[in-house]
Formats: sequence, structure tokens, C-alpha cells
Amino acid sequence: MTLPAGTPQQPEQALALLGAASALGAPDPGSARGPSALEGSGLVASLRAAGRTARWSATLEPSPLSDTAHDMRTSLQVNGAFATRLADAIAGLPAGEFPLVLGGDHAIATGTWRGVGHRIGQAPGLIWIDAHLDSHTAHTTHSGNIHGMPLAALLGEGAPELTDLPGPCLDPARCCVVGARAWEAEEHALLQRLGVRIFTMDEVHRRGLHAVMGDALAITRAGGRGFGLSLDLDALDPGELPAVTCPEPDGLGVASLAAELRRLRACPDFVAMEIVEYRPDLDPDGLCAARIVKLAQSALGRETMPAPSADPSVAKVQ
Ligand SMILES: NC(=[NH2+])NCCC[C@H](N)C(=O)O
Repeated sequence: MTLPAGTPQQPEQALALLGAASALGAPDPGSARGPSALEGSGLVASLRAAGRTARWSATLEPSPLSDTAHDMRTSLQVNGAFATRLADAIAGLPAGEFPLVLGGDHAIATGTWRGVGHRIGQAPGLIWIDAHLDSHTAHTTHSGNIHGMPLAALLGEGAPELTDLPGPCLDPARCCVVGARAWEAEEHALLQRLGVRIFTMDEVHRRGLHAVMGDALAITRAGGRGFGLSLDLDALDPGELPAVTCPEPDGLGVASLAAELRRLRACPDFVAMEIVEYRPDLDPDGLCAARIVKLAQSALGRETMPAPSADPSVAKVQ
């Protein structure tokens, strides 16, 4: 595909890691420790070992008053305020950097992708890899948890606290969900009405993850200036990645997802990535953290090994 002039090229970009230490949208506070745990597990060093320039740019913490939120209006306000700060932080990163946002619960996405849109001057296409649809509004939610609403909010649906943010809303025609297997009827109906393509786990089983990701890339890259990936770790099978707030059986395998994420390395229009819902309190031996690092390396690493040469004399002069 041809890219408009000025479109950032992934290989030249340094990675800017940004922690979003908020569990304001979740029923458990554990995911707020995700960024510090991932920083401590050597994520920056691992990305450098995979051939990238990388730095930890900042970690945003919710204001100390935020966790007093109980009623819906206050929850919407504190989540919206945090998302606005995150959107501003992303929009303010140096132009040559690629944002890698580490949550936090998935409500942070409400800010991430508006900030990315602000950055690239257009709504990004978005691949949303998740067991859930996260497309409730305050009127349809069954649980009252804001982390069940961010995709709807990004599409401009729901309470103004979550939708009135800087940066463009997403275009439903350039969004898709991959790996879905647990939802309530209202959020499914909303995505159907908007025309967002949903690749369920049933479809992944039927067609294979490779074919599904090929379609997902085609949808999200078509006609745009860039696309991103929002990876909710509960998309993965809890047998391999149990350290999440809302595990759902029958998920993606770590190795097969990692293999597909390597395709992103070849996409110059891949503009940002987010990894959410990690719960270090449920990962005492750090096994899940190591798998998360592997997934990040798969998507963002470079092919550092020189191609093998058939001519042994070539090897000598290198
Ligand atoms: N980000 C997540 N883990 N979302 C799970 C949402 C589960 C459920 N649909 C709800 O609205 O509460």
C-alpha cells in the first residue's frame, strides 16, 4: 500500500513505553500494579534485545481521590479524567516515537486511541484482541464496570464523560474484535448496528488465527494513515495466561498469537500498541509477565539475525 507523506515508519521509531496504572474501571485494584511489574520484569531491556531503541517514558497514576468512586456518575468521571490525561500524554510524545501503553485495566483504552488519533491526525484503524466486546454503555452494563465500556466509548457511544475527549473517535469500518467469546446481548447489538466486524473464537477455530488476522489487518489498514493493536490479555487462554481479572476459557494460545503478531513488524503503518489487564498479584512466579514480554517482542522486535548465506566465503568477510 502507498502511505501519505510524513507517515511514520515503524523501523525508524524508538519505542516510548507509557504506564497507565489505573484499575479505576475494574472490580479489582490488582491491574493498577501492571506497569510497575512489567517495568520490573525487564520489558525495556527485552525490547532492546529484540533490536529496538526503547525507553520508559512515564507512568500515569490516578489522582489519589479517584478510588473513592462508587456510584456510576463518579466512576465515569474519574475514568474519563484519567483517560483524558492519558490521551494528552500520548499526543505529547515526540513525533518520532511509537507509543507502547501498558495498563492498567482496559478502560484506559478510552484515552489511548483518542491520543493516538490526535497524534496521527486521523482516527487509527484498531484491532481489538479480547475475550470480551467491552462495548457497553452506562445504560446497558450489567456489572457497572467501566472496563466493559471502552470500545463503545471510542466509537462515540455512551456517556459524555468517556466520549468527550480530545482526538477523533474511531471509524467502525476500520475496527474489529478478535477472539471474542463472552458478551452480553446489548453490547453485541451495538457493534452489529455500527458495523464493527467481530471475529469470535468459534471463527478462529473454524478458519485459523492466521486467516482471521489477515482479515483483521485488511480491515484496519484500509484507506487509513495508521492502525493500532489493543491487546487485552484475557484473549489468551487462562491455562497459559491466568493473571487477568476476567479469565474466560477457550482462548488463544500464546505461541500462536505471538506468531501472528510478528506480522506487525512488516507494517510501516502500525502506529501504537496497548497491553492491558495484567494482574501481577495473580502471577507470583512471573510466568505470565515473561509471556507478555514475549508477545511484545513478537509484535515490536526487529529481524536482527542476518539472512543465512549460501556462500561460505561471504560469511568470512562479515
Ligand atoms: N476489560 C474487561 N476485562 N472487560 C470485561 C467485561 C465483562 C462484562 N462484559 C462487563 O461488562 O462487566
